[in-house]
Amino acid sequence: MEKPKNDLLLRAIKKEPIERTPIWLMRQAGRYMPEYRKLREKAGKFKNFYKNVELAVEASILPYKFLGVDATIIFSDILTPLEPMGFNFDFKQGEGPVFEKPIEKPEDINRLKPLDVNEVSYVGEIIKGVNESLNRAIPTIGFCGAPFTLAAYMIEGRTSRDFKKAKTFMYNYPEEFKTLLDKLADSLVDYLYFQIESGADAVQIFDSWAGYLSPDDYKEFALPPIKKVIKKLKEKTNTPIIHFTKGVAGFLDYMITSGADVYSVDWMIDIKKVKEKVFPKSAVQGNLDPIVLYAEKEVIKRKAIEILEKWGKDSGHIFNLGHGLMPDMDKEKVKYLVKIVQEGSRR
Ligand SMILES: Cc1c2[nH]c(c1CCC(=O)O)Cc1[nH]c(c(CCC(=O)O)c1C)Cc1[nH]c(c(CCC(=O)O)c1C)Cc1[nH]c(c(C)c1CCC(=O)O)C2
Repeated sequence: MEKPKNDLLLRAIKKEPIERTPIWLMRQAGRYMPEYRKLREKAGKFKNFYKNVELAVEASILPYKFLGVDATIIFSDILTPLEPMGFNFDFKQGEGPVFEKPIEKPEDINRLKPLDVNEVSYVGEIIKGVNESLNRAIPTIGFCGAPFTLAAYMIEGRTSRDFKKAKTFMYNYPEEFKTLLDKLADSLVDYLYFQIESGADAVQIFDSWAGYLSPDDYKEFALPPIKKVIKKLKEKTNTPIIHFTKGVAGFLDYMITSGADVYSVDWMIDIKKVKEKVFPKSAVQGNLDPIVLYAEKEVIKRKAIEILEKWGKDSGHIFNLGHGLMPDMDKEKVKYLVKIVQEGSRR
């Protein structure tokens, strides 16, 4: 496949020279944009939205059109592959995902089927559609949830403040929990590879809830299945892999053994420290506190420049938030951040 015209993101990952720091934002295809909300209304339910290739392609490319970001993340969700794997869910207004039949006891793990990628063919179509409609202007990022984060949803049944049920299950049935993680890992290899074959230039693994684990538990449970996914993908392709963990400060030393090309970190750790540990072997993505975007423009500018200065002029940094944009953020401020980073990082 033809390489993207703006390939700053891919060069940053390879630590090759860059004219400026690339930027994209987690949850950039979302409700803070009125244009997104219009598409969402057209689609009705969120599920009908991400399964509608035409609308999902539109949603994916909105951030490029309105913010001028340096990469597109496809519009989908980390839970998408779980439905054909036997775990159905719905997105409830104001609540997020709710599973029909969460895992309650170890036998329930047997209900998990391996993913048949033909059942998520729409995800591949979305990637192809994005590449076509942007005429390869910028790289396209595919993604999946990490095994621990997905398992946490499947047991908890919904988003949680403390993941009490999921972690209790993990403590009571550690071996069965590991089996679940391992099964998920095998299907995620197929899922990410399918996205890469469909035209994704990079893939990101979201471990949004691993930060609820102690360092020992992270090392024992969350890390091995991610290592497996990365190792197996690396046997098939050299497409870059970005590994995001929310709440990584306590176990950064473990996370950075996953084998990813890029480590994406939240704001609760100094990017300078992360750089010292991983660069130049790996690249780093992050790490602005998303809440900064609610502050005045001068603050946004200062905080963004601080991160750029901490990293310095080396390649290898992808600017992003430490977690996703929120629905009530001001689109103009988001756009301002993109501009500040693109202008303020010129080499
Ligand atoms: C944990 C998680 C989920 N989904 C995702 C994660 C990992 C990242 C993170 O930690 O935030 C990942 C995700 N979800 C979505 C994307 C699309 C691409 C992007 O713009 O980043 C991505 C990469 C769209 C979405 N996924 C969801 C929306 C909102 C749907 C809507 O009402 O329009 C979007 C745009 C729904 C969703 N999906 C999920 C939740 C908890 C919710 C409801 C909470 C919320 O409303 O924000 C699970």
